[in-house]
Amino acid sequence: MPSLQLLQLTDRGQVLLASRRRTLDVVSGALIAGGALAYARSSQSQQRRRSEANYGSEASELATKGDGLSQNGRLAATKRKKSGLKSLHFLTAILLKKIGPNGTRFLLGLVLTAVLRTAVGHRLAKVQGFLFKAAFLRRVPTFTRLIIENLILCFLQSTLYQTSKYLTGSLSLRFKKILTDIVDADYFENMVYYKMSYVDHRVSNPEQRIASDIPKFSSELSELVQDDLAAVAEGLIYTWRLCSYASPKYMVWIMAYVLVAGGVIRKFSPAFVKLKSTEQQLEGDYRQLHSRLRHMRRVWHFMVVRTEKHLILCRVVLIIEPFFSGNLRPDSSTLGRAEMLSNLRYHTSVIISLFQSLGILSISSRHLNILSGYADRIRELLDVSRELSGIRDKSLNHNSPSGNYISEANHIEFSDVKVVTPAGNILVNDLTLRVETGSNLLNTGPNGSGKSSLFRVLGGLWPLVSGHIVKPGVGSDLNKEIFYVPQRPYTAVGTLREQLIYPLTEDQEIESLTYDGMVDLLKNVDLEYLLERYPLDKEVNWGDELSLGEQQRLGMARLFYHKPKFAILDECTSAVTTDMEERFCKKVRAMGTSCITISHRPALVAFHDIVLSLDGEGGWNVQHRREDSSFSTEESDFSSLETDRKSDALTVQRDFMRRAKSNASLGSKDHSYSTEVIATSPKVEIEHAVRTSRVPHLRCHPRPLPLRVAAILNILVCCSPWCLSVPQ
Ligand SMILES: Nc1ncnc2c1ncn2[C@@H]1O[C@H](COP(=O)(O)OP(=O)(O)OP(=O)(O)O)[C@@H](O)[C@H]1O
Repeated sequence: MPSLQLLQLTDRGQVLLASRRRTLDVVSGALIAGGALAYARSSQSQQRRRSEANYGSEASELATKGDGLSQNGRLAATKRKKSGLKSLHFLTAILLKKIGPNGTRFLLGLVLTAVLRTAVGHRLAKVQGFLFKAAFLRRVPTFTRLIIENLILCFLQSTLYQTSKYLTGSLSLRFKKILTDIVDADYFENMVYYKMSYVDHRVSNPEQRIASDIPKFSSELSELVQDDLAAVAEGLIYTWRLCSYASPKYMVWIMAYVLVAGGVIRKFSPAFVKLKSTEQQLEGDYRQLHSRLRHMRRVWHFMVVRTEKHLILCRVVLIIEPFFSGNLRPDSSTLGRAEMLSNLRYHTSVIISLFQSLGILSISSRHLNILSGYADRIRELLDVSRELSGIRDKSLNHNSPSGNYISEANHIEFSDVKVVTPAGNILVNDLTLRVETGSNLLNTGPNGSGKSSLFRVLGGLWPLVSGHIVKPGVGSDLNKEIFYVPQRPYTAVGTLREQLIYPLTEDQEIESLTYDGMVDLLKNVDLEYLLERYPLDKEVNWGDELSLGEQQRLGMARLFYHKPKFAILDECTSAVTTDMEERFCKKVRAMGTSCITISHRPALVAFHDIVLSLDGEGGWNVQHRREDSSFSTEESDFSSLETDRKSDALTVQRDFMRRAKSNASLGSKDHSYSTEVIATSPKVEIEHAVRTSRVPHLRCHPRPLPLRVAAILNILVCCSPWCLSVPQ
């Protein structure tokens, strides 16, 4: 009986190999054909399961709609799969293009480690066969040498394994960086992140796709590359080895086994692609439902494992077959038996490695499908981001057939502008309004009437569906000319200095903010004590450590740093003291910034010369203050009272005007804001007076004793808690 391990070295082995070359060609052809057949079968069965799963939940609907619909479902599933593969192709093309020298090195490193691992694995199989033979023949020196070689090979194998893991991880990181950079470039451009989540609802959970889908796609792809490279290398070398000593019939059996076992496993496997995409969806939406899905997967996994256990028996039969069929039958000599033992060990390693590599290759299609699911979600995100980041450019097109566009000027002007929510509700109809530099606009109206939304359109967050807007700073950074101060300003984790220059970052600053500059900015809003409390380089989560009022003051301080032409103050002083509010308004005016204030406080009318009132149903009213402090009015259908909302809006507007008129009649054009606030405060002293009037006062002149006792009793009764709690 020949020694399999030395087959290629002996004359007989070489003759045997030459005679089997044709067989090798045939078997390679069979392998390729078998692989293609397995892939086609897997595609078909995946497709069938997908369409079944899609329609399983709608079984009752299906029953009524009949076969036509199920055919449509299959078509849709096929389309989805095709689009998934197209997306995968699209992303891999991008990755290959941008992989760079480092990525190429990682890829080449993976190829090299795959070849070396196979070579070392093969040598190890040989050595272990020889070990058995040496032990059987009791050749101690040979055995010792082989044990040492075995140890070295094991060490090499584990080093190569770790190296390939490291290279796979590095490649995955490279893929992740490339994809994240591409997605971020569009996602953070032109406020796409806002538009995608709040305006355009085509992409669900965009941030989950960036933070979770991209890393998973990158690691799955790099692992697939590594596994397949190793499987191809092992598959080739072990097929070649097997062909050198086994009959073609034997190879056909092995291929048949791989196909049948693969088919059985696939049949009992769940639809991983669908489960994966559902898992991603649920991860973003409902954690509770996701845990139920995991439970389902465990059940399926158990079934698959049980099936595989039965198939192992077939594997054992296949391994020992050549020893029964004649090629590897032992002769009765001691050497013959030792050869047999050695051959059995080696042959087992060859078969197991071959099975493993063929198995990995046969389930590659499943991995590809899972990858396609991720790729589809990432590509959708990329496409929508790209489209949305171009919206502003489109709206800047002066020749737009719809006639709505935004153009550059030194003032802000709305001409026939419609404000429409992403859900399609009209909030403001054909608004026409001009705010010159230096004048101040107060925007008021009931809750949800569209006060903030008007400025979402101005800022380009919501699309301009009709009309024309003129504003400063078109095409440049929005914050430079028109600065938005919200009710709850965003406070990034960082230093105090970073909070003051936000949204600029240190590398974007044109003029660096000095310590003295910081002191001045903070003094404007009475926050200079923060400089003592926090060292300059301390990174703080300001949102957690400051009160809402302090956060609002910090937001106001930013305004003095940026010095914009227009400041949109969206209820930004709601949590600060009235004194602070007054000083802030005065300082902003003194700085030469025009305020566009969104507020419910009628007292603020004193600081503005235009009042825009919205009713939330499309109606609007603009009042301009004249020289004599009276107001002239322009309006749409604001006063045609039909609904409670309009009446609510009119009440707010009348209140504003009443206070404006009373100020004018007092002749206090430049009156104190505090006086205004006190004038608008509820008259608590009246109630107090009513209550105290019930308590009789002691008179100064002495009265007769019985009368004094009666008076004291009266006081005691009236001051008792019971008496005080009786409603007036
Ligand atoms: N992303 C969105 N998708 C759909 N509708 C929205 C969206 N954002 C806001 N809306 C709706 O637009 C309407 C106007 O909202 P807006 O924030 O402009 O109100 P507001 O007048 O500023 O209210 P408040 O005084 O309460 O601040 C509301 O009814 C709101 O539900």
